[in-house]
Amino acid sequence: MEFSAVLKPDGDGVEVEVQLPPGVLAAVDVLVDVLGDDILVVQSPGCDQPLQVRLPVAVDPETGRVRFKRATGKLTFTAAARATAPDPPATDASSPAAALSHLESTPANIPFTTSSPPHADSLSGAAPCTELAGGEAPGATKAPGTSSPAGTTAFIPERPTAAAVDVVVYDTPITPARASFPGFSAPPPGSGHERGGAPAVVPGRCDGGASGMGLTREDQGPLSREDEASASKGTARAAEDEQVSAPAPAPAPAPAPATTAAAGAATAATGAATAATGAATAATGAATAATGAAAAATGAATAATGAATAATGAAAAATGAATAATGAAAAAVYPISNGYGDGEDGNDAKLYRDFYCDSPSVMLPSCTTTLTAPPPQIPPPTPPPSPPNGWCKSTNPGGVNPTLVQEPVCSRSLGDGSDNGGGVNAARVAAAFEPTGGTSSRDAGFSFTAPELPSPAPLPSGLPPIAPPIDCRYLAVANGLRVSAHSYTALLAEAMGMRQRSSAAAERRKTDKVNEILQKVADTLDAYGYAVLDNYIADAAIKGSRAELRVMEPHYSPGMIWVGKEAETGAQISVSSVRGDIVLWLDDQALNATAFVKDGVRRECSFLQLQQMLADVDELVFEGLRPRLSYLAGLHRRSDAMMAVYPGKGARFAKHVDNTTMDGRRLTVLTYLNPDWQEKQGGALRLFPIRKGAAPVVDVLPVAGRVALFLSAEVAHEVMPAYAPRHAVTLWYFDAGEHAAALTAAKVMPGASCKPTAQAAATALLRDLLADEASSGIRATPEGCKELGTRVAALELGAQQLLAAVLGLPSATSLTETMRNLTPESLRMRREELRNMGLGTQHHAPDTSSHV
Ligand SMILES: O=C(O)CCC(=O)C(=O)O
Ligand SMILES: [Fe+2]
Repeated sequence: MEFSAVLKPDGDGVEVEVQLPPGVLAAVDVLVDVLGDDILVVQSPGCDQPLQVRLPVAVDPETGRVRFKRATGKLTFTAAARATAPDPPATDASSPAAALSHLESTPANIPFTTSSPPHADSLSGAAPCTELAGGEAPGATKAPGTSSPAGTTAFIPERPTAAAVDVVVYDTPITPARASFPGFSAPPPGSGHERGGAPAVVPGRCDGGASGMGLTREDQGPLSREDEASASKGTARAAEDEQVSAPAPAPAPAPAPATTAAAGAATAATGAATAATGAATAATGAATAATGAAAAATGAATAATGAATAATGAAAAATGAATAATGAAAAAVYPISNGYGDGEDGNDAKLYRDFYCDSPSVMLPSCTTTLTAPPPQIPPPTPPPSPPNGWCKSTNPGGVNPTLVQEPVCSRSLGDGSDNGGGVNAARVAAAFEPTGGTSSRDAGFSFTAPELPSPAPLPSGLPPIAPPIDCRYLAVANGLRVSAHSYTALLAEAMGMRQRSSAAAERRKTDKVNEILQKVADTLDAYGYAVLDNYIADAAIKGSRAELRVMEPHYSPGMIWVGKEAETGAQISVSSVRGDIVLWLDDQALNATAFVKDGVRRECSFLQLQQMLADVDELVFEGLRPRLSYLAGLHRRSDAMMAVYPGKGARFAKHVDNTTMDGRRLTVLTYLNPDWQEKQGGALRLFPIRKGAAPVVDVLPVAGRVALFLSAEVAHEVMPAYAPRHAVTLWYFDAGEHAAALTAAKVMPGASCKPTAQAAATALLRDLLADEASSGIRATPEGCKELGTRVAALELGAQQLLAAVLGLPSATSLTETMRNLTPESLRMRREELRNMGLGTQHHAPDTSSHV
């Protein structure tokens, strides 16, 4: 086996290509795991060549990615090389060296070939980075012992690196294809999973097979011709997959290879049987993940013992291990995670194909994107002066409008008025479960009056006008590792001696790097009022979440504009010209639901991937940012998660500020779920930062894995018209003090309830008020004003109270008074103000500005 290694510039990694022996590549699938920092396991489940590749200690899992080029039979992976000295050779049992020797001493001499790795020195040197496109440039230095296939790109290292490459590739015996990893199956709905637990698993494929992935063709993005060809191959293999992914009863003991000593085989079989028992136990006790886990762990451990006892038959040990893995899999275990924050379920086929196969998009996006400021086409609106009658106050000095305390307004139209954190409360969710109930849809995302902004700090000098996006792939990997560390497979691997803990130094480096990135995010948010994080969510998690959400599509309902004075009170209206998305609110109860019912139709659901993603975002905010920014020190909880889909066709969300009334929301966090998003599809989040010295308009495309953060009370923003379905998750994080004050204010309001009829009447009037005059709107003429006055006077009291609250008037009486005295000019002015606030009909040409 041969390989070559080249160091990439910018410390971006070492690229290693491993030349596999001919003939071993047939029907190979690749799964990858970075175990600790040290061992990269490349598995080919059910196929020919499971490999374990040991990485040097200093390798950063950030770039521990693997490509598998079927066509050429090359395995390429990239691992970061460090400029620092490597850890001293580890001598303890947990070191990679120990792991290596363990593997080397595996009985029966698993055949392996170790090519002479390029020595660290061979990759070091002070030569500047030089890209050698298509071969070697004059003066290129090439590491001795490496071979760079023609046409590849080679680099000369810029600086010394002691870690460099230290690769050993093991060739394990070819394991019968399906015997190794049968029985991957989806966990029974509602079986309960710890975080990082085990969703459905179907081994990822390099051949485009997406069967059993829960992804529609549409989700997989456009196929190249090559893709198409391989996709059809994938279809051909779907039948096999069916078998493979059928729920496994107790898996059959592994067939003992002829070469295996009987004792070893028997012991391995015992291990397998025990694993099977574990699996059965797990299956039976699937309702409690803990039981399953325990059983699986027992099975794994016993299998490990079995494997160890099978000292005379490596193949038997391998079989035992595989069978143990099967046992674990039957307990809803994914076999090997890819270390990219996910890779744990069967929805990853395309991810694997994209990232690890011979695809142009094979390299993870390396955050070369830059934020660009489109021409400032839309100047920040200048609030018009308040008219004498005070209708629709545009400023709100006290934050919470004092009138709210004096005057009853509608409580939420659904729910019980209790603290729901700005999201869905239990009653709403319960409604969503009822046959006739729709999913709750309430937007805490829009408020009617202009904010009284604190004067923001100017941008510190020396910073660019646009906050550079921060590549958070490392964090995604760290998240993934954390998850995989809890996986049954990891337990199994540990039991098998294949998983080693990172050295203390490696752990320290990991922590340092995580801290460094988090600090960068905090500094950026602090300086600009917003931050853009790239690759924070792994693609697999994105795709998995999308797949989980697909079943919920019938439960989405039009996004509402929350026009009350408080996030907790007020009215909602749906005006698609203002807000064209459909939304689904998910609280914890919903996220743990096993099925939703609507119109008598029951839909099974599971949100494991989504939960994981939300947990990762929570961790970013609560653990990464809160301790670093005094402004966020009081964050105590977040809203329920709002899934939003802009269906395309120009759907948008007009410019607005999320928290204009001190409702408690301090940080808005958006996670985008749109693989392969193109600039021409529009849908950018347009930010209007207000820091002096900062670009006044910034567009952020909603690309998959990207997380945008901004201060809820400071940064006006809009969603530009989207011309393809655009998926996002919005979370709002609340400041404890501000939130409590807002809730108290809302709760002390007398008679804070409102009949649906009143809400409907108020909404209808608002709609007419906002509608284009030329159509059904109320005309700004004396007659129009008179009509408006009459209509308002005729409204039921509740509707008047609601409108008064929405429009910033102290009472129903003052509303009717104001309306009676309305002049065409003041009507025009108010309407204009409403439009400036983002309400009303607006026509947008497709966006032509530049994007991230
Ligand atoms: O999806 C986005 O990018 C922004 C959505 C938004 O502004 C909101 O829901 O309040
Ligand atoms: Fe918003």
